[in-house]
Amino acid sequence: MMSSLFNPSFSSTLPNHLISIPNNKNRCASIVVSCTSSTFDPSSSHLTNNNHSAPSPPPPNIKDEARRHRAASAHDFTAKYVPFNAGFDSPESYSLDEIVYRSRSGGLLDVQHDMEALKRFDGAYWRTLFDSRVGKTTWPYGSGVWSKKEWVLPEIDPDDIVSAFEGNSNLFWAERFGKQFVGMNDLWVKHCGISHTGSFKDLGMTVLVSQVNRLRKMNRPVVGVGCASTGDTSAALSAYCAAAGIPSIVFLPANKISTAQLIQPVSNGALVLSIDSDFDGCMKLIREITAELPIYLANSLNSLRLEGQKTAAIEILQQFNWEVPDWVIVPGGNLGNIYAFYKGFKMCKDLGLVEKVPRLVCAQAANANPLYLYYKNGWNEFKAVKANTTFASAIQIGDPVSIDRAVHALRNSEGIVEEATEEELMDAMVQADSTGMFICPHTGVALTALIKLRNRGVIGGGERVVVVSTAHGLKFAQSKIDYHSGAIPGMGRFANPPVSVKADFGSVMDVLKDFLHAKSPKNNKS
Ligand SMILES: Cc1ncc(COP(=O)(O)O)c(C=O)c1O
Ligand SMILES: N[C@@H](CCOP(=O)(O)O)C(=O)O
Repeated sequence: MMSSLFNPSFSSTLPNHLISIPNNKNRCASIVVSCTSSTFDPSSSHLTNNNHSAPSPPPPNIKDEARRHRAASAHDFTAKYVPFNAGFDSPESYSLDEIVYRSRSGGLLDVQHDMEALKRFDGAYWRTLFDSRVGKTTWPYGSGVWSKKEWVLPEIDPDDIVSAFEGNSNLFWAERFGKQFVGMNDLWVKHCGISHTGSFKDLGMTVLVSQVNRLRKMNRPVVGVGCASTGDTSAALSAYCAAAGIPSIVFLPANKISTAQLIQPVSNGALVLSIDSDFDGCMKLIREITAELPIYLANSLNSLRLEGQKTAAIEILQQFNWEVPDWVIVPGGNLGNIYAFYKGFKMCKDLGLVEKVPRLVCAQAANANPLYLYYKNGWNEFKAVKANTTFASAIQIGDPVSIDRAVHALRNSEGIVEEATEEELMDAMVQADSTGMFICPHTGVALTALIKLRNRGVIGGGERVVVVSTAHGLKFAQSKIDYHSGAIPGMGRFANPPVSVKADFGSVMDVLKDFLHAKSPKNNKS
């Protein structure tokens, strides 16, 4: 495989620039000259040249390999921005190479794909194509997002993609939690947080930062990329920007995000502004700033993000061998993700990969529940709320930018909105952890919704349910420490604090005897 790049017959079939080594123009030039004029020594797979001091060229990397195959994957799929919910004949549209976040009327935008072009291939074709790319290192398809490139950013050059091979996350069969706590045997947790920066935001950020990379190469005025964040968007933004050498700026509500989240953009070299406000205040500021300065907006107001996030829905279908689950439960804050899931499922239905869309549930913390209140009120009048402190700190959002997207997703999927109190969400998280998971409080919110819907008989015991886990539990370790150590007033029903024991045999034996007695089958029914 390696020597093929230097094979003279291969090089004669490609323009010289296609065998360049990225980021090293000098070396690239010498290779091109050498390939056509020097002696090629196939046995050693490197060039024998006249300059003995020149280092031998590095072997081709996965991007070089991707360039070789580019002609074969050429297609004419396209996508553009249109006003959200505009329909296919909208007179208002924008190229994805334009820097635009809102429609002329100030509404949300959506990325609209050329569905007629995609429909030239049937559902079986797409299923087979997507399945063929899983688990490989082929650039860029080794990523769970870019394995669906034709449905994400069809026109981007693979060379411009900034990817950590995100996605392809574990769909975990929650056997014990299902059986013990909700009487179910077909319960699954989609671990989107077991990911490069520890949350589902990687799925959207690879798309957004790749497009910024392309814009900068086109000399568009993008000096940096910025976001407001409750901790996960900022982590993903700063990591992907750092990988591409693009400056990032993050606006964080002071003292409202976890230490593990804060240290991520700090480590990745972002400009971190700790602002004396809440998320909604930071969001307002970043929108004003990005309207004034050549800083590209990375929050999910920017519909590019949702193109990456929707691939988690497609992945779930793929992981079930293209069978549609009955329910998918997603914790919601700024409300981009619930729409991204809907869009992923809907595209699969419209393009013939599956026959229906699952019912969606959006779960909110009761302390930050504007969507829940809107739903309860029959979608009559939306009112932003002042979000109160919650252990699910990443969804402490009172004025979600994607409210219209969320309502569309829920109305078109027979959706439901639920809420979780602080005690409910923490208990659910701790119970899930006790069955071998290590989830974040936001996933606790989603599990609470499941528990409530099971108790009310809305979700049946035999139904297939997927709970979306949005961040890694390690980012929220302090909330678990507080719970288990009894530091949270009124909470701790399921606490399992460490036992302090004297360093002598008898004391240790006493503790172990009590433990073994409590765990013996006749004393322990669980
Ligand atoms: C861990 C986590 N879960 C859930 C959410 C909610 O996602 P969304 O804002 O798209 O509703 C966020 C961010 O808002 C998050 O960081
Ligand atoms: N939880 C988010 C809040 C911002 O959401 P976004 O999807 O609009 O970027 C975060 O981690 O910042």
